[in-house]
Amino acid sequence: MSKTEVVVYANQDLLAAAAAARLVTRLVDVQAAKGSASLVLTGGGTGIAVLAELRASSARDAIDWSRLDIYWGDERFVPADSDERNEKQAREALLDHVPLDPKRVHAIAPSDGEFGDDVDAAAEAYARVLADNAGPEDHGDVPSFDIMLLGLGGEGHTASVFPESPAVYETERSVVAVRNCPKPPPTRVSLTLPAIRQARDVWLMTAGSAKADAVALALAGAGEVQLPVAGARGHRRTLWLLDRAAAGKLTKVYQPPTA
Ligand SMILES: O=C1O[C@H](COP(=O)(O)O)[C@@H](O)[C@H](O)[C@H]1O
Repeated sequence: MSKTEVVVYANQDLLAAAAAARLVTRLVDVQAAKGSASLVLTGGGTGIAVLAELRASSARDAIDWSRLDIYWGDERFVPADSDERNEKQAREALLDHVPLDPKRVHAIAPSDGEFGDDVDAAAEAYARVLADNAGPEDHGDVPSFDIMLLGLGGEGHTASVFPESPAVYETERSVVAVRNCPKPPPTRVSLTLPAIRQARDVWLMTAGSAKADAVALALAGAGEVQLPVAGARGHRRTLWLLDRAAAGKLTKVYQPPTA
């Protein structure tokens, strides 16, 4: 039975530092148990702040970086050197500063990569990457990621699955091309909700009052077509890591004392 838990921090800086500390602990535990671990990254302000905190942490070297697989939950379909690219931001914040095995960093193709501007081909190629890395124990074409980090938008998107968009109705494919996103850039590649739900642990991390309605609605059981983040859960655990402002419309959750 999957568990849902909510942890509220006093502000975004504490949230990012605490999430980075949790990542060290969980990845070390998974590597001790299984030999290697997999981590799915998110873009967005909080997701990248967590990676920067991990880079700054002296505990980061407890992770065996050479035995960690890195994936992305979504990517903006822009040139490789665009500052909007989630991969570029993640590399600058953390990945370029730790001894990862480059063969275990599974990036989504950029719009000037091997598939050119064919976003459908880029999505299909990433679905093949996932399938190639899924094992017999994974029950399908998606690895059972150990930890999937996700952010969310105030209108309820997660990864690049937007409310009422074709992606939110996808039940067969693990990865889709996304066009006409309400949030720029308009063209993206995203894991679908069924692929997200293959993760053992999903960590939904967000900060700021602009996210408070979406957080409260998702935790109240809103439908995933109108609010895709409501459909993001791990099959072992779903952990919401929030700052006080993002948790502002929740009742009955522990709120940290004011500093
Ligand atoms: O565009 C994106 O936005 C969301 C949330 O970003 P935030 O800055 O509002 O926290 C993110 O989860 C997603 O990966 C990204 O592509």
